[in-house]
Amino acid sequence: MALISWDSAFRAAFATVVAYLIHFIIKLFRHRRQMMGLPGPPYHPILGHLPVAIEMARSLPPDVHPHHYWAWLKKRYNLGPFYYFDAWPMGPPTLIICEPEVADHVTVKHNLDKHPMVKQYLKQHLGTDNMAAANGIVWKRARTVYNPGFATSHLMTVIASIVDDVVTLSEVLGEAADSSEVIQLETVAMKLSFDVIGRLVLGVSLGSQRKSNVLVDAFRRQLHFLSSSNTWASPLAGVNPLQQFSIWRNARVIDGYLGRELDERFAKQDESETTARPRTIIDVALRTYNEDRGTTAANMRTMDAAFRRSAIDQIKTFVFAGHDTISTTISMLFYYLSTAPHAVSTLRAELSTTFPPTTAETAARIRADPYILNSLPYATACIKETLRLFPPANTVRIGSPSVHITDPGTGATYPTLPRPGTVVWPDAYVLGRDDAYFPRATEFLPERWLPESPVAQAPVGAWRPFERGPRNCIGSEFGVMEVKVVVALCAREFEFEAVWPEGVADVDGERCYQMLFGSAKPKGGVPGRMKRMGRNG
Ligand code: HEM
Repeated sequence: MALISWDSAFRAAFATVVAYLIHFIIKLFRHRRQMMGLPGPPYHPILGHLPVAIEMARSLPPDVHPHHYWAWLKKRYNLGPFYYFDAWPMGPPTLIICEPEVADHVTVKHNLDKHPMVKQYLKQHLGTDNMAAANGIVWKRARTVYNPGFATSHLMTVIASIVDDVVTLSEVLGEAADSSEVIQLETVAMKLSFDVIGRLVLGVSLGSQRKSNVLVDAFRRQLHFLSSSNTWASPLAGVNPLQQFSIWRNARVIDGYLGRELDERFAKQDESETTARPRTIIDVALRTYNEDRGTTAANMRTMDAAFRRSAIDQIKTFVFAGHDTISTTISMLFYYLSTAPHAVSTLRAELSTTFPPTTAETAARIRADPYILNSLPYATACIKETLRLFPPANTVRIGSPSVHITDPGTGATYPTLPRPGTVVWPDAYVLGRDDAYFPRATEFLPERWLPESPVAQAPVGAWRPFERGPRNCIGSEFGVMEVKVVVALCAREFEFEAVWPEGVADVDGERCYQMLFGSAKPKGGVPGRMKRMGRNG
């Protein structure tokens, strides 16, 4: 009896495996047939782009950000304005766009939805309602609620407190310069950007540049799990129980901290405050809550749980999106300046004609008139140039059956959703390094952004580090302003010198290549020494 049962069980298991294999083979042939003939690298009728993927993996360091994959493929196979890459079943098929008008077609004209992979990647860290991954009405509502928190007039009121944090940064850099120790500039900048985002979002000083802070520490631990975890690059990382436990524990600390801040602010508010101008992103959230629910005595006593959950998710999203990208930009800006002496002297000349000589006086000047930050064309050009060469973030959309793209050269039309789940990836990195749009593309040449540029100006949509269209970065203005304050207070006093460990890998000669770490982070954290400069050169 037992033998018959085992035999039946074996037959059933065998039949299941065979059925699964047949299903897989049918799916594979259908998949390859639909992807075949689309623009891209050489396509194998059965393996698709898997052989190309192997060649690519052998040519690049293992930890590179996908930006490097897309740039490598374009160069290796001399690809056109867009191309498809299909390594299924290792990952979803991807449509990479490297032409400004085609990129605008999918983000500005059609505003394709965020790919579900974004939510998959971020939900454990930022919650399911997070604005960066949400679509449809959830996204629209969140964007409408929080947009006023990022209006210029509001941001200018936050500048004075940002200046305090950047003064602390200049002291930290001064100590590093005096000790001549090798620092990871990105880590130093990250602490600053946490403190600054704390001011904008919570209205408090997190003080992480000088001492440890429970929120910042939990966020930083959490970031380690965003390196390649939960991505198609390491699908098994998502099921590691120890990792899952750590993520859960960090999320509890972060949610607890932000929840307490929210509750405290909620408890302190009275009716007069609800109509006052919101001062922080938390205030913006509470004002919306009060407007929606009405400020009756009962509503003022307890906060609706769903609202509280969603507000915490958005606040986490702002802290996450608002510290990481900026610390990368600050550290890479100092790095690029260290490679371009002409840019340093022009920048310092601009700062010296705009501001008084000392850091303290400059800080006072910005506090008194934050709008002076709008009178720094060369500093702005340096920031734009840094973001062109090193865009720290990107958008990942999903194709739609009703949206097609047209090759501007041939007029041929192609689908954005040749197969279910196709990723649509307008690539700011590939665009930013294309000589056709940015002559002398690998050079750090801030002059290209000035009216008297020595090279042809790029078409508007070629520069898209904040993406474009209705879902562009909500914090772009704030981000640029923060970096400008850093430049104004630190770029005359300090210069950076990169110091690399022996035998460090590079991509196209660049040792600060982009690696995936939540966003695109510079490999090695930009290691080097700070040096003090005389104020006049
Ligand atoms: C140099 C600094 C920054 C860069 C390069 C950057 C870049 C980006 C990019 C490329 C996107 C994706 C847009 C899309 O998917 O179409 C994005 C979205 C977003 N960013 Fe930023 N960002 C920066 C700073 C900030 C700051 C300071 C904040 C908040 C304080 C922020 C909050 C967000 C949010 C909430 C989204 C999602 C917007 C939406 O889906 O509607 N970012 N950012």
